[in-house]
Amino acid sequence: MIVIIPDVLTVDEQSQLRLLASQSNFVDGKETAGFRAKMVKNNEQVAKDAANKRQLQEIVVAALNRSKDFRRGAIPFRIRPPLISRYRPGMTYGPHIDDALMGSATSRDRTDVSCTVFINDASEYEGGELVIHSPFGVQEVKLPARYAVIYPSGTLHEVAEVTKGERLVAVTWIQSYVRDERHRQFLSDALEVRDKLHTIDPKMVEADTASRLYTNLLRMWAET
Ligand SMILES: O=C(O)CCC(=O)C(=O)O
Ligand SMILES: [Fe+2]
Repeated sequence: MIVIIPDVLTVDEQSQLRLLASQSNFVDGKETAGFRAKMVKNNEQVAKDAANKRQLQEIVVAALNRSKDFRRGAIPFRIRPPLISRYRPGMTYGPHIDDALMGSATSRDRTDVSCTVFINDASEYEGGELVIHSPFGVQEVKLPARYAVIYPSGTLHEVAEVTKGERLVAVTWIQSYVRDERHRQFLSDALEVRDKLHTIDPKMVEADTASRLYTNLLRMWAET
């Protein structure tokens, strides 16, 4: 399930992120790439020890946590500290699979959902599409500023070369309460039905049935 989420960042958060990023030291993105991804990763990201890094990460995580669509799609248990990545002309991130486990040896998270938050606007660069190779074909994602996309971490994906301008994004990974993407889809469907029935008539008994379905499926599948 690939979910596009509009307006994850407020206008104010977006300008704060841009300002903080412009004051930050960027380094070669290979530093944080896994075994094979290193070979194809050619971008830059805010340095590990950059003074602004924590603040950038906090803004992105708070925005994601606030978004109802994000919570529905990802059912987040833990969100990894985001990377702030920049692609300038000639930069690209070739086809790769994100690492299954991320973090230090003493505290690793499983990555179930990958997420890109678009800090600047698609009109500010050429190229730079996030290309997701899903089982149903290839999907190219290039979104307006403040939008986000989430997709299953098990999918091969790449970032096409930026040929003009600059692409600025935050990238993060989520360990979901529900590890199986099909189960997350079923839960999202059940919620959609529950909400629709509730809107039609809050007293409708089928709204309770849909609610019971959602809640008990979540109880059955949730793991911590
Ligand atoms: O920049 C993006 O949209 C995704 C980058 C990516 O695939 C990664 O950092 O693992
Ligand atoms: Fe990736």
